Amino acid sequence: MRGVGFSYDRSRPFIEDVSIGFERGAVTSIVGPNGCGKSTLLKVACGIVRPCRGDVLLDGRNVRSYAARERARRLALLAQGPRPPAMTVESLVACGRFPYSSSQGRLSRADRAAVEHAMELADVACLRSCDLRRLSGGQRQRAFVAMTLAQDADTVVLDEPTTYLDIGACHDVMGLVRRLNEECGKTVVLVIHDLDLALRYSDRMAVMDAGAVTAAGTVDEVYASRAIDEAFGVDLHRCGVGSDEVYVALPRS
Ligand SMILES: Nc1ncnc2c1ncn2[C@@H]1O[C@H](COP(=O)(O)OP(=O)(O)OP(=O)(O)O)[C@@H](O)[C@H]1O
Repeated sequence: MRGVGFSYDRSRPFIEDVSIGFERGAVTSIVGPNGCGKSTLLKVACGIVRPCRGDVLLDGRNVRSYAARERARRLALLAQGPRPPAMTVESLVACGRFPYSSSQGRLSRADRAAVEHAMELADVACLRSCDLRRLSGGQRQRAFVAMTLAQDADTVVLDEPTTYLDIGACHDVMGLVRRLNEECGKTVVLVIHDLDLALRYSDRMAVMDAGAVTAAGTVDEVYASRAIDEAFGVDLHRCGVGSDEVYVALPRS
């Protein structure tokens, strides 16, 4: 994104002059207070909405210049809190294969294998025949993650993928994000509220505040910049060493 501006209401820009690159092959978390524009930034970055100024490039080309199917083969977006449709988990996950499907919409053998693989990765194979509307919030969230994985795009964009999940399931999803990155070579960009999860599982971070990106870089660079403390009005502490490190945000004294 280069010099990007976006406005919901023409009279005042909401995002102003944002320039940020999401590094290929990295897991990047975007954090920031409620309403600061994280989901909006993702929508602009994925070409869902048109910026009023600046450029958004995907693989060197304007993200909105791709045909929908072509873009969906490069970029998979799991939006925030999608409403569950009346279908089974397996049918939902199969929707992830839409960018590859024939005009009759039939699934090929490769499509079926991708659906199966995605359900296993997200641990929803045992729920395949369940109606989405009857699942818990966490089970449903995992089903939507599986649909996004079935899309098999190089870049996966997740807007709050750990919403509704208990802490064990949060670690499972973030562990899955790391495996997708390390074993499948996916570039992952996600918005997340839990600072410890963000700092623990990401390579890079971006901090947003009031429609602007106030810091971006490696986890260590962003932690050292104190931009997270400023954005949330907290004192962020890193305790422990190595894999026992934990990040704790305390109220400012
Ligand atoms: N479709 C829309 N039309 C008008 N305003 C919108 C629309 N979507 C979002 N907004 C406004 O834009 C601002 C930023 O919203 P956004 O969802 O990007 O924030 P966020 O940082 O993702 O918030 P949260 O952490 O609460 O999910 C909010 O004030 C919101 O009300």
